[in-house]
Amino acid sequence: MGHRADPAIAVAGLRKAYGDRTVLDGIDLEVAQGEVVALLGPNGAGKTTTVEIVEGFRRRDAGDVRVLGVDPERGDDAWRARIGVVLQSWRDHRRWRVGELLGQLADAYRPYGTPDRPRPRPVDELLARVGLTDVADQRMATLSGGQRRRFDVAVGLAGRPDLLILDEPTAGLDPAARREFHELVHEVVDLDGTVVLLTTHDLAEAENVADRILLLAGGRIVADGSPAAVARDVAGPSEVRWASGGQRHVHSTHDPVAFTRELLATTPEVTDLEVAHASLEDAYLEIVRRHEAGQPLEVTR
Ligand SMILES: Nc1ncnc2c1ncn2[C@@H]1O[C@H](COP(=O)(O)OP(=O)(O)OP(=O)(O)O)[C@@H](O)[C@H]1O
Repeated sequence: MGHRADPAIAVAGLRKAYGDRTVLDGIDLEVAQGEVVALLGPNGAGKTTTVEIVEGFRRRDAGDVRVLGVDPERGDDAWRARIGVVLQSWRDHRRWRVGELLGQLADAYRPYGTPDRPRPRPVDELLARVGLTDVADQRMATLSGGQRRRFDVAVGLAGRPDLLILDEPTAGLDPAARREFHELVHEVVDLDGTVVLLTTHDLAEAENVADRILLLAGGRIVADGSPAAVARDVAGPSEVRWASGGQRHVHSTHDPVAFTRELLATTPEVTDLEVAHASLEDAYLEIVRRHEAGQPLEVTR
C-alpha cells in the first residue's frame, strides 16, 4: 500500500493496441493526492481505454500502472473498495427499485469501512446528494437518461472512495443537474479528500471542476496543465476591452491584471471594462487540429 504523499495514480509508458491499431502509444501521467484531473480528447482518442486500464477492467500491452500504490491487474477487493467508478456504459437492472438497488450495491463496501471512513455512505444521503430521493421507490426502467446517470454517480460515491473515476459523468444531464454534479465534485474533494479523475467532452466542465487537464491525442498526452495555463499557452493572450472619453478600446495582453491596474491608474473615467481570457476550447481545437495535420504541438511541463 502506498505512502500518503505517493501519487494516487502513476502511469508510465502505457501502451494498448486493439488488433493492429495502436490506441495508447506510450502514456505517462500522474494524479496527485488532492487533485481533480480531467482527461480530454476527441472521440476514439483512448480516454475510456485509459480509465478502464486504471480501474483494472482492461489489460494493458505494456507500461507501468500504479493506482493507490497497487497494479490494477493485481488489485484485491480491499483495493477495489477504495475506488469509486462511474462507467460510460449502463448496466441493466431494469426491474430493481432505485433505493433497493443502490442499497445492495452499497452494501458490498460494508466490510471495508473504518472509523474515520465509514463505508458505505447511507443510501438516503446518497439519494439526496444526487437528487433521486423522490424516485427511490420507482423501478430503474422508469428513470430518464439523466436520472439514470445520477444513479451511476451515486453508485460511484457509495463506498466513500479515496479515488473516484468517472467516464463522461455528465453526458445527458440537463444544465441544472450538471451544475449540481460540479458542486458534488467540489464537496467530495473538500469533505472526503477524494481524488477525482474524469473524462469529459465539456470544456466548460473541465474548466469548472479540474485543477489540471490532460489532453489525449494521437495516442499520447499532448497537453498537461491547469485549464488556464493550457489556454494561455496555446490560444494566446487575453483581451482587455474598455471605454473612455466616448471611445471603445481593445488591447491584447498576456498579463491582463497588470495591464488593467495600469489602465485604471492612468486613464480617467474608464467604463465598460471587460477581460476576455483565452478559452480552453480555442486551445483544445488548435492542439487537436495540429495533431490531425501532422504538426504536433505539445503543451506539457
Ligand atoms: N474492445 C475493443 N476492441 C477493439 N477496439 C476497441 C475496443 N475498445 C475501444 N476500441 C477502439 O479504440 C479506440 C479508442 O476507444 P476509446 O473508447 O478508448 O476512446 P474514447 O476516447 O473514450 O472515445 P469517446 O470520446 O468516443 O468515448 C477507438 O478507435 C475504439 O474504436
